[in-house]
Amino acid sequence: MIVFDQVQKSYQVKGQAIPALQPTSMTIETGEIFGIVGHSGAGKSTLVRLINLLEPPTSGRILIDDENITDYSPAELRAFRRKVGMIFQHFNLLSSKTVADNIAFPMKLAGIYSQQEIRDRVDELLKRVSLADQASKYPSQLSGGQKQRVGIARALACRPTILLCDEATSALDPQTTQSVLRLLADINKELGLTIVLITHEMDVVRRVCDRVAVMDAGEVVEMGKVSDVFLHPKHPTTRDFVFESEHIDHEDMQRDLAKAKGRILRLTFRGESTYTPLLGSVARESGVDFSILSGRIDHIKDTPYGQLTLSLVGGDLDLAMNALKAADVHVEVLR
Ligand SMILES: Nc1ncnc2c1ncn2[C@@H]1O[C@H](COP(=O)(O)OP(=O)(O)OP(=O)(O)O)[C@@H](O)[C@H]1O
Repeated sequence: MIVFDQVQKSYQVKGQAIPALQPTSMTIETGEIFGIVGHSGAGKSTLVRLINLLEPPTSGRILIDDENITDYSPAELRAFRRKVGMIFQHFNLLSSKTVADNIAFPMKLAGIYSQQEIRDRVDELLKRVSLADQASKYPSQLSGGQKQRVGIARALACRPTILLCDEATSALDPQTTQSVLRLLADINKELGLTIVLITHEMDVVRRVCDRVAVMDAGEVVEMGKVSDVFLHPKHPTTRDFVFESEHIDHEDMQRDLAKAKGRILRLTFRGESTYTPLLGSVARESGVDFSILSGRIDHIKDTPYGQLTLSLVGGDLDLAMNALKAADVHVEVLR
């Protein structure tokens, strides 16, 4: 478990304090995939670099598994950092070393593993990231997705309990992003590893994260389960991220809604209710006529969800709304 207790960070530049993280308290649970989403300069990298103390906090405490890492001696800090793996947007591989040597590098650096242990671990990791046939290639001979797989294998070499991912898929095309995210999700499940994933794309959060913190100007402005934050965003920054990921133009949407007749509702279906044929029976029972203004069915991690924006005319609206709520549909009145 990672606990931030009133952690604040300012950088000193030419004698001036540049605030990067406002006092922040939060908990990242062991074994979860925790997303941190925010625009450029929001403070995401700062927050993640505090977790492995690449940056010391200006004030506040950081506890990992109940130990205050801000109190660690240099030797304790070195041992702790082996337990925290990191992957980067531009992979940061050593171009003069082969794939196998890149993966072996942190183990050699640690100086506590035998040659045999290193060889066995590298073989195991090469298989885990599906690169067993690329061991003697150099980074320049690999695709972006393959490079990131090497980055992941290298980050796992010393068997960390925490994996930090700094925009790990931002340089990859959508299909490669999907396969790297799937690999991270599998590793999380198999190894019970805690993953903290920084991104500026809500879609990445939707695909793999359990919980998310949304950052804006050095502040966590919204935090919660991805299903809650994604389907019912409260803060304007969160809403912008969700609209962007759904390719919704807010002004176009408002114009379309203005043209629609009657009441406008947004219905959110989660899990099994996504597939329940509900609207027809509610329309028949309540006498309300529906017209669909927009709709989407997708997944949040492994759970299906659907969102429909409807205009409703005539009939017994209260009866219709109650029937929808009774079927576990979240009903939001937009107008
Ligand atoms: N080493 C540093 N020295 C001075 N200021 C810094 C340093 N690192 C970051 N900052 C400042 O702190 C603020 C937060 O930066 P940070 O890199 O954490 O944001 P970010 O959300 O990760 O942005 P990006 O997505 O562009 O990396 C910014 O105003 C940035 O200019």
